[in-house]
Amino acid sequence: MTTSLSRFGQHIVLFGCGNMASAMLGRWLDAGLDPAQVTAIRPSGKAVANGVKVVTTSAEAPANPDILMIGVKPQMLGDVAEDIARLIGPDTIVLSILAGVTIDDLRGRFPGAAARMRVMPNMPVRTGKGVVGLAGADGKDAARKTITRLMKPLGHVEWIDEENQFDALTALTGSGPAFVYRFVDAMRAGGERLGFDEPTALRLARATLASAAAQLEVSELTPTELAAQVASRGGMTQAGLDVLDEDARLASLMAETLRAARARGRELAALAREGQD
Ligand SMILES: NC(=O)C1=CN([C@@H]2O[C@H](COP(=O)(O)OP(=O)(O)OC[C@H]3O[C@@H](n4cnc5c(N)ncnc54)[C@H](OP(=O)(O)O)[C@@H]3O)[C@@H](O)[C@H]2O)C=CC1
Ligand SMILES: O=C(O)[C@@H]1CCC=N1
Repeated sequence: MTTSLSRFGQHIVLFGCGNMASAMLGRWLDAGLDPAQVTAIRPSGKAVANGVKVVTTSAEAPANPDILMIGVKPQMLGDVAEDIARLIGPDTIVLSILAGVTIDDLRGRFPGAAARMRVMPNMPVRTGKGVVGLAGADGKDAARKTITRLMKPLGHVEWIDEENQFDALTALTGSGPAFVYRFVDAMRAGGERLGFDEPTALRLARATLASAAAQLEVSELTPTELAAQVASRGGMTQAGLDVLDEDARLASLMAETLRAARARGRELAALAREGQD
């Protein structure tokens, strides 16, 4: 499937265009999407990208777009759902990037749409090497194909058949970059304790993460096997791994971290439902 969007030919309304939707849009434009095909609705009226029309209210946005992507916070959904519903026509595919909010919630709020899908991007999509999880499509193959094509330039795209795994996916891939950044920060702090100044420790920690990520991307080995290649028998790395692995403490910490993030998804869905009849 091509990753060029120069002939995409669908009109897109972004209902809410903050950090996440802007990152997706930035990459779509890099992939050739015509900015004249996009309208962003954001109350602040802040520009989003060259050539993309920004309006501050939904009344100024074109109705019945091919695609309407909701990019507000989940807690806001109840406040804006009526405005969104007014824009939706029978041909509109509704995409939601909202953490937690289910396809049933979307169906209840937007019964008039052609199809509804959950989309879970992560912030690195801006580089074209992000991760996007998808679920839904209401059994519409054409809609599924269109949205897969739109998401492809963002990075690794994965359809999740069991929607009940979507909050788990969100924890792993949507929130995941923040957990990795914390890990890098911890390496930076550890480096400082070993005597590096802060900028040097940060530079080395970042470069190490980037180098490991690059190898993970191309290698067929598992992370366990890659770690074993680094750790010479009786060497320095093994001494460090023994600390991380003792009582599986890093694995336990990560499992607990992901469980907490996933649990918050259900709470956000409940908050998004408030105010709904
Ligand atoms: N941040 C991330 O890494 C990820 C976030 N998400 C999801 O993306 C969504 C947005 O998160 P994020 O981009 O971080 O948040 P931001 O706060 O950056 O963006 C929220 C957007 O909603 C807009 N908004 C607020 N009120 C209204 C309104 N009444 N009408 C229209 N637009 C409105 C804001 O407008 P204005 O710009 O004018 O303030 C802003 O553009 C969330 O639902 C989150 O779950 C999903 C995956 C990853
Ligand atoms: O923190 C959040 O709720 C969103 C979902 C995944 C990343 N950011």
